[in-house]
This record gives sequence, structure tokens and C-alpha cells, in this order.
Amino acid sequence: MIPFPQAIYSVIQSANQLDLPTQRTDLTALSGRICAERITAPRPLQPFTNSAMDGFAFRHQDHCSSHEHQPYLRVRSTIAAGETPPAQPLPAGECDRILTGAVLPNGADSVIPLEQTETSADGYVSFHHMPKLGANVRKAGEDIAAEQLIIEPGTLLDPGHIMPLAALGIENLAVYRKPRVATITTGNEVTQDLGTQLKQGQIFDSNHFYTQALLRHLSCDLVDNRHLQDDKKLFVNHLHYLLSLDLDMVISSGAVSAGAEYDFVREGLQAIGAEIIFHKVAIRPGKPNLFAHLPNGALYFGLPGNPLATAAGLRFLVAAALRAMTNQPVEQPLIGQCTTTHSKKSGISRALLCTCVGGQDQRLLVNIPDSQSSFMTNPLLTANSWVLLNEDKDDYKPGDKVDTYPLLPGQRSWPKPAAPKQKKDKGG
Ligand SMILES: Nc1nc2c(c(=O)[nH]1)N[C@H]1C(S)=C(S)[C@@H](COP(=O)(O)OP(=O)(O)OC[C@H]3O[C@@H](n4cnc5c(N)ncnc54)[C@H](O)[C@@H]3O)O[C@H]1N2
Ligand code: MOO
Repeated sequence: MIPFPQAIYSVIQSANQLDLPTQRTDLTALSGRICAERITAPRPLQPFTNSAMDGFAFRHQDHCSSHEHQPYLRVRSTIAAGETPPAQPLPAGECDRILTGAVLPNGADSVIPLEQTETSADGYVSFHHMPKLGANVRKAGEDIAAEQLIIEPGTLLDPGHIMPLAALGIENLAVYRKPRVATITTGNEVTQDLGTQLKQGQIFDSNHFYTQALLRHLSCDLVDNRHLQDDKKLFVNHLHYLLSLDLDMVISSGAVSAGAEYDFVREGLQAIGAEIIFHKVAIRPGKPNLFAHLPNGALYFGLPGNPLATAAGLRFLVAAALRAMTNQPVEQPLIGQCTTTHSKKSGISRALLCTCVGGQDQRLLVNIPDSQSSFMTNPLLTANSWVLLNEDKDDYKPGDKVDTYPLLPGQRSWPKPAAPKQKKDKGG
């Protein structure tokens, strides 16, 4: 049995060897994908200096000397958004009527909103007050400077990236190809037919539906899904079939604990020449977790069948691999503080669904539920985070620090985890 942090490390090491190819993808299909290149702004944003208000563009220096004499300016022309302003610089004593988003005319540097002015019938405008220099002007590059770093490789793209990318006119990006994944659920008692009347001893295949939903959320390409009866031969045949698909990863749930003929995953994998990297990890839920390399280099995750053991394995092991395969940084926990007492079994890690709330002084308060067992599904309904209690500490009291992770991996999380402390270089 290996410690849980070592299991995660081992998974990351293996996944780092798998270089997913990249593909150029249009902006409309980028959300949810992992950026594979460093993106800098090809032009400034705003692209040109323009007005933030419907009003009048004028030259501030002509009028700033006197507060008694409010400007009284001749209106030269009107510049609407999308129009080219007059080629001649704005003469002293004149202003241009301007609309929001229109190019600021040459020579003008400030805009007064329409409602702060009076326009006379003879084409002059007077100001109610003198705005500050640069008022209501959006400068070229004020939003994003040309050449500014926009997105780093390994960034999970979300709608928040799409707005500036589109504004900069970036049509497509190189992203990692979606990881190609096959999933397997096992068990004679399990059915995927959710409409059926359950026979005695039968249960619905919740792991299948959860796994598919989560992997889809993580932008995986779900190539194959199969529910298999408890039969090693069937399993081995299916593995042979999966080897013929060009997969990056296979994830199974069930049949990895100690139940001899019913727990055929390890033996089945060995029968096809897979290399078992670890089997059994010091974590609850998920002690029977298995990780292997298939002969074609694909990663194999044998997650235990209990629903929360499958969920924890997906959250911490599979997600770590998916991140490593797409150049995303290793996830860092958010340090929270327990609000409750909690005791766990000695010498093993414990993953629990929990609720984090923001407290005073930027504290993250973590409510760890009293009882949570791996056969349950209800904690998934209300939790907003996972807490990972490490193997060195068994008894937690209010105020103790704990490592927390967002419920779904890889999302822009709030609050942001602090940057990991740099190890001091000891020289040599
Ligand atoms: N003698 C021992 N028994 C068990 C051990 C052990 O160390 N020694 N470990 C326990 C732990 S911890 C876990 S976790 C489970 C893992 O068992 P398996 O991975 O072999 O999974 P199964 O036995 O097939 O199923 C366990 C449990 O989960 C239910 N299940 C299975 N698949 C699904 C599914 N697709 N959807 C919903 N529920 C599923 C299944 O009916 C069982 O109740 O082993 C313990 N036993
Ligand atoms: O490890 Mo099992 O997943 O505790 O029930």
C-alpha cells in the first residue's frame, strides 16, 4: 500500500510522458479546452482612442485656465461609431459632436457628456462645468497593451477568455487534443437501464453516469463505454478490443478489492501484459485503487466500485493525469480552517466532500461532515469542495488547517490558492 501523495505523484509522472497532440481550434469551440500556446495581444485594445460617452470632444488645454468662462464652442461635425473623424485636427474654439465608441478626432483629448451641455440653435455648445483632462476618453491599449501576455499554455479556457480573444480578433488557438478515454463499469448487480424495475440485489449504474458527466465536463473524448458482468474472460476480451482503439486512458470502476474471482481487474490487466504501477493506496475512500500502464502506453485507472471511492479517484487521480497530459500546473490546495471536530483512521489519508464558506479575515471555513461513507451518493448533492486530510494527523479540532480543493477540478477557482512556497536552493 502506498501513501496517497505518492500515488498522485506517480500518476503525474506517467501522464507527463504522454504528450497529447495539439490542434488549431476556432474560437467558437474553445471553451473547456486547454490552451497549448502562449498568446500575446496582436494589437492594442481598445484598438484606437475613442469616446466613452455620447457628447462633445474638445481640446482641454484651450479652456482649463478659467473656471469663470465655461467653454462655448462651435460644433464642427458629428462623429458616429465606425466613422472616420475629419482629417484636420480640431481647431481651437471648436468641438465635435461624438458618439460612444467613435474615434476621438485628432487634437481632442476630453469628452463632455451630452447632458452636461446646452446646445444653441446657431450650432454652439456651452458646458455646465469643465470636465477633467482626459474625461470620458478610452485610450488605445488601455484595456490590453499590444504584445501583452494574454493566456499561458496549460490554461483551461472558459467564456472569460473568449471575450478578450474575440475583441483582439484572434480567430483560433492551438489547444491540446481532447484526451480519448474509455470507461468500464463492472458488476452482475449493476444495470445501466435506469428505467427498469430493479430485481432483488440489483442497483443502478450510478458510477457510469457520474463518470461520463464528469469526464465530459473535463473535455474528454468519450470513445467507448461498457458495462461488463463479473467475468475475467469478458474483461480480458474487452481490454484487447480497447487496445485496438487509439486511447489515452481507460477508467474502470469496481472489481479491484479482495474478492478473488469477482475482483478480476488486476489479473485481467496482467493477462494482457499491462504493467501494474500501484494497487492499494493509503486513502479512504479508495483503498483498492489501481493504476497501470497498458501495453500501448495508455493509462489505466482501476477505481473501486463504491460511488464515493469512484468520485474521489476521478477527482484526485484521474484529474491529476488529465492536467499533466495537457501541461496544466499541479493543483495546489486552498488552506482552510475546520469549523468542526473530526477524527479519522490513523495512518491513511481521507478524502471527504465538504462545504467551504468565506469567513472573516480572508479565512476559508471548512465544514467537514460527521459521517460520510463511500457507499453514499447524497454528499455530492450539497458539497461545494473536497477536503483532503493527510495521513500524519488524525484528530482535527475547530481552527485546524486543512487542504481543500474545488469540487470540480481545473475551474478558475475563487479564492485562488496561494502560490506554492519556493524551496530554498541549498546550493551544490
Ligand atoms: N475483504 C475486503 N472487502 C473489501 C475491501 C477489502 O479491502 N477487503 N475493500 C472495501 C473497499 S474500501 C471498497 S472501496 C470496495 C471496493 O470494491 P471493488 O472495487 O471490488 O468494487 P465492487 O466490489 O464491485 O463494488 C463495491 C460496491 O460498490 C457498488 N458498485 C460497484 N459498481 C457500481 C456502479 N457502477 N455504480 C454504483 N455502485 C456500484 C457495489 O454494488 C458494491 O456495493 O470493496 C470493499 N470490500
Ligand atoms: O476505500 Mo473504500 O472506497 O473506503 O470504501
